[in-house]
Amino acid sequence: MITIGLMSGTSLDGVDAVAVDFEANRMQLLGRAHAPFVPELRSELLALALGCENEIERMGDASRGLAEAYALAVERLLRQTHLAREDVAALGAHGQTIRHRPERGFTVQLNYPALLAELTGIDVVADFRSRDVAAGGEGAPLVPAFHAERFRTNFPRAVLNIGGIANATLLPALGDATPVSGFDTGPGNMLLDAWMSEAFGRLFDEDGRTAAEGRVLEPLLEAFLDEPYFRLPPPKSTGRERFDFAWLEARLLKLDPRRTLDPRDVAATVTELTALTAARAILETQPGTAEVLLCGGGALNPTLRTRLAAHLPDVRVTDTGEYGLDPMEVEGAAFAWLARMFLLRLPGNLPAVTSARGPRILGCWYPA
Ligand SMILES: Nc1ncnc2c1ncn2[C@@H]1O[C@H](COP(=O)(O)OP(=O)(O)OP(=O)(O)O)[C@@H](O)[C@H]1O
Ligand SMILES: CC(=O)N[C@H]1[C@@H]2OC[C@@H](O2)[C@@H](O)[C@@H]1O[C@H](C)C(=O)O
Repeated sequence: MITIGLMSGTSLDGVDAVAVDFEANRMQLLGRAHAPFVPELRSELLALALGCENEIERMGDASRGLAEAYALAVERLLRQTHLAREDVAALGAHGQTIRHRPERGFTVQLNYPALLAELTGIDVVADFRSRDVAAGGEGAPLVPAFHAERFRTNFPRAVLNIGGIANATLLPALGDATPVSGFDTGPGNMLLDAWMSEAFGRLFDEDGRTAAEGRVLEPLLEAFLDEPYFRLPPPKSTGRERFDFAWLEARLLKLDPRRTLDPRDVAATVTELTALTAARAILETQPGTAEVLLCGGGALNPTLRTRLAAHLPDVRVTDTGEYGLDPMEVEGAAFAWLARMFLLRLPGNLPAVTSARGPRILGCWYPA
């Protein structure tokens, strides 16, 4: 069975489409395509995520733009892989998270799966998170079940996805009865991206160059670490509701009301925060972790990788590419896998991760 996963994450950089063949002995990656969001769509999605005027009309318009970007990514992928649409059993379309409030019993992924089915002529599976939340779960992270299927081995490993938010999956050695666990460790690239935009007018810190020129400001780091989320025990998940630019600005203003800090030092400190909180979370939850596999855009940031390795001294730090899955393909492949799980009517969540009342079939089907 071939399915395509479509993931547009909290970074709002665009959508990744990943085609996976599950008939082969191991799941085989057939290709990846990307469609960036045009700046107007990006800023609308950001406004909706933060809360804005006239939300219903704007959600309607943004959902159309989103389905068009998803369809463009699918068309690119079909062309590139020479797949016919009849070859694809379904698209697993995550949608765009614009609000995540599991503590209040809801999570909202903006999407327009009916339009996507119409534009592509392929069945769509969407709305993967709400059933888990309805069953009392966090609705996130959902990728740990896929990580376990693909990366669990005979020694304890962790997979660390560093997107806008960072999430870790702890994989005990095969045969160990300890359940797989996973949770959001806190900010991934989200605060760094926000700072790069504010201070340098750039979308992100390419190759970690800006942070590499700065030094970590200890008082600022301490102020960051005071955030209660880092002390919460799992299960836990978070998003832009907590770690937005306002979060960063509040702490910066308190420490540096006259804005005298070198912006490169702030970039270095924000990078350090991501590395330190993720490394601590892994070591505290699974102390014997022997290897950490990085994925997501943060895996492409050498400064962040160096800081992570410094905080994980006895752990081998590498990325999923070493095991055959490009770091930028992992989330898309996970949603291809989740679509397949839906088609097979198998549960996609791990209750030990999300704290849902039980395993649940995730998603909703829109035939072409
Ligand atoms: N060459 C690079 N150097 C440094 N950072 C990079 C590089 N390439 C990508 N990134 C970072 O990765 C981010 C995108 O990561 P990714 O696509 O994994 O996020 P996402 O899927 O949107 O987020 P999430 O996993 O939270 O849903 C960019 O916003 C940027 O911060
Ligand atoms: C609510 C939501 O969209 N959460 C995302 C986000 O991006 C990373 C982290 O926060 C993770 O919890 C989740 O995505 C991944 C794909 C997941 O569900 O596993």
